[in-house]
Amino acid sequence: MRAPFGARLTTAVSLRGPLCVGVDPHPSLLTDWGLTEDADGLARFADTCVEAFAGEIAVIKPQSAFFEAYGSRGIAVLERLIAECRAAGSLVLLDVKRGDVGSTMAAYAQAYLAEGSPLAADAVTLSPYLGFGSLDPALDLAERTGRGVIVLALTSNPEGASVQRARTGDGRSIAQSIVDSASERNHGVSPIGSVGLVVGATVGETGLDLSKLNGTILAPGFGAQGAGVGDLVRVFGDSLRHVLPASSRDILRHGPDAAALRTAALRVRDSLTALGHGV
Ligand SMILES: O=C(O)c1cc(=O)[nH]c(=O)n1[C@@H]1O[C@H](COP(=O)(O)O)[C@@H](O)[C@H]1O
Repeated sequence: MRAPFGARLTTAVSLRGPLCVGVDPHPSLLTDWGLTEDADGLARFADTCVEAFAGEIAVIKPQSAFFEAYGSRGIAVLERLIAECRAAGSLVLLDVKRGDVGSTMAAYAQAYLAEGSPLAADAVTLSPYLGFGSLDPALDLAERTGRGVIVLALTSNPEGASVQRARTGDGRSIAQSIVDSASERNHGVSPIGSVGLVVGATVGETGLDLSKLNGTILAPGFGAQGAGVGDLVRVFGDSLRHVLPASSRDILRHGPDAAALRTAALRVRDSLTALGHGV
């Protein structure tokens, strides 16, 4: 039985630093890397990412849509990427942003979090906007298999605010209600719980009380979407030590040379380590 995701993440960040590298094979990146825009190009892109990041970077986050776009051959590339990154010692956070009615959510949970499933990762991204409770089948299965979930709270895109900062009947923002539900799940777990949240590095003043979360805060928007180290400090303040910044294009643009990609990722990682934080 593997250790819980929260414990494994804490170890990974202490060994390899607080960075999540996104593997987002945009068609334009395949072209920039001199690859064909098909499943063969995708496979070569994935192999280069494994060579560059696997075992070096704490968390690797493949974005599923860019693989799904190539159908079954793309999914096969994703399966192999997940397996190879995990075998090399990196944690894999599969970015699928799933959220569905509870009975269907159970099927998604089986696909991404069950022991032996071909697409099982160490953690997945989930959307709670069908109600946080609809995610229970995934949270329960993740707990049973030592895996994790990262739930969207305040996303990095400007459109998210109209829903996520809206107020619930009791006056809290919807995002705060997500934070509070995640905090309940993580309560009392050491070193941290296995339910993380997404709070974009681009969101400015969060208006959130994250002090009871006891879980990781994935911060995409760092890099290509404009947020830098200064934004992390401003946005997260005292919660910074729980923040795991995520960057995709700003690192991937250094390809196709695997050594150049690794150097770029480690440079970003070191700038984050210098902030003195880590889950
Ligand atoms: O869940 C995510 O990963 C995510 C949440 C969010 O609020 N914003 C966000 O950009 N992401 C993902 O993070 C990655 C950001 O990519 P870059 O902008 O290239 O660094 C993409 O795969 C997005 O889908």
